[in-house]
Amino acid sequence: MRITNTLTGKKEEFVPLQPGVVRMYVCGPTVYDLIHVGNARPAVVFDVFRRYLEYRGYRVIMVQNFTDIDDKIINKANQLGVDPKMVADTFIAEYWRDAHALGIRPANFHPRTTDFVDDIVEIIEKLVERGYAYQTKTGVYFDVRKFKKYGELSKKRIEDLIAGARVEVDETKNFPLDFSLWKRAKPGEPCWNSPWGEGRPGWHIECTVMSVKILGESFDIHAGGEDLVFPHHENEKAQAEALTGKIFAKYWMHNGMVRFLGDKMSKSTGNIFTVREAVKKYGRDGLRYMILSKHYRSPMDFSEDLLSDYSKAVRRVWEILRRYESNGVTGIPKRNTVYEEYVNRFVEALDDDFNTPVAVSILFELAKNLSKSMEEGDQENALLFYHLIRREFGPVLGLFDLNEERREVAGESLLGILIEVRETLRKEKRYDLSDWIRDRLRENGIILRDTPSGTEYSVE
Ligand SMILES: Nc1ncnc2c1ncn2[C@@H]1O[C@H](COP(=O)(O)OP(=O)(O)OP(=O)(O)O)[C@@H](O)[C@H]1O
Ligand SMILES: [Zn+2]
Repeated sequence: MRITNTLTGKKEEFVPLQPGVVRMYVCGPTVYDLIHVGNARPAVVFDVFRRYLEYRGYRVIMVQNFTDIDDKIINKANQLGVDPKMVADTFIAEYWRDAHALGIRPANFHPRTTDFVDDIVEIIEKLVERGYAYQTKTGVYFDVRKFKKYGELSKKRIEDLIAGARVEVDETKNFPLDFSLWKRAKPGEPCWNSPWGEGRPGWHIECTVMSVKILGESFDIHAGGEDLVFPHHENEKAQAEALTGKIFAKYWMHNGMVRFLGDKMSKSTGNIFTVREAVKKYGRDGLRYMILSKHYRSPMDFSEDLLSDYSKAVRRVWEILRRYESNGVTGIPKRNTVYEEYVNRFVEALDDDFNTPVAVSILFELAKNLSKSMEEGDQENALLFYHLIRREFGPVLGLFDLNEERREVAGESLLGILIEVRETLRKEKRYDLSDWIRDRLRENGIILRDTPSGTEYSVE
């Protein structure tokens, strides 16, 4: 399997540090707003990448953090007049709602920065002791000129970086590119104790600490959006390698940006289309199909029209699958040469720098073949194509996955049971309880309507 490693700029053979096991860290969201289609891209891409590694037989240990303390969270809390923790807790809960709706499997670990402050302080102390960091009135800074490989990941020379990049402004720093490890708190800001006074961690150190603590000093893959290469990942790498003297992450994978109305889709500029709206209007599979149809490293232009087209294409596949399910044969097909050929093509595509556009096109080709086999009454092939879509490749891509649907159906049948219980209660005139069920469901976005022919429901 080959993946493009941002560190070397080349497509490289993927060889994990420990045979059979892949340790992987993905930078997660700063939680002060709902996630948007841009944030959905790394979430979907690296979730599918992990599923594919598992399909290829690896055990994957995946970490995705939540940045739950940051200037943007503090600003939002001030705007709303609430505690920053309340903002973070709220948007972590909202993240789960959207991630679930989008069919993203949870990682093995979802650490939050504020749970790691003691570890962060301990590691900053070590960096200070070793001469890689220094203290000023405003906090503690990393001395980038001490770390000889600075710029290795983003392939930039220090001189060019100073000229071109957004750098943290602070007149107490020794050098413009030095970045903060610990920020002294201003009055009223949330803070923790440290040897350098009350304050909070800088953004970059949190990922270094959480990844090293959970995955070890060296691990296989560090991933995130391409907007993070500089400064975030360059800085994470500098801190970690200064600390341990070892290679931090062996492979760096970066997804291209989702653009909307010509610019990067981004919470801080407000140029966003939320995952919630996208899934509600166009369905989970439509959005997943749109994301997976582009190679993960290419930029992607988002528009509602485009998403609507992807959603329609997905619906056509569902129609074919439903047609098969209403009278097709169930069971497991023979693993014949056609089966093997499809598996080879699927694996070949994804082994080649995770080429999901080709993998997804195989799924659509299979749907077309399924439709044709049904028309021709070729049951053996129909079963084979159906099986490949729903049981073999669908679960890897998180599209048309039979098991996922079973879970959704379970939710639906539970709702049916609740409606029956409520009807019984109403017949017995126990309106307090029947109304309570209706109100609780409404709070969760499920609206019941009592009609002469029974109770119907709709989901908001
Ligand atoms: N437009 C985008 N396209 C693709 N990936 C993105 C996009 N915006 C953010 N990401 C990725 O989403 C993840 C979460 O990032 P983050 O919460 O910083 O998003 P953001 O919307 O850019 O927020 P902010 O505007 O506050 O920086 C990161 O891996 C980041 O690289
Ligand atoms: Zn990070």
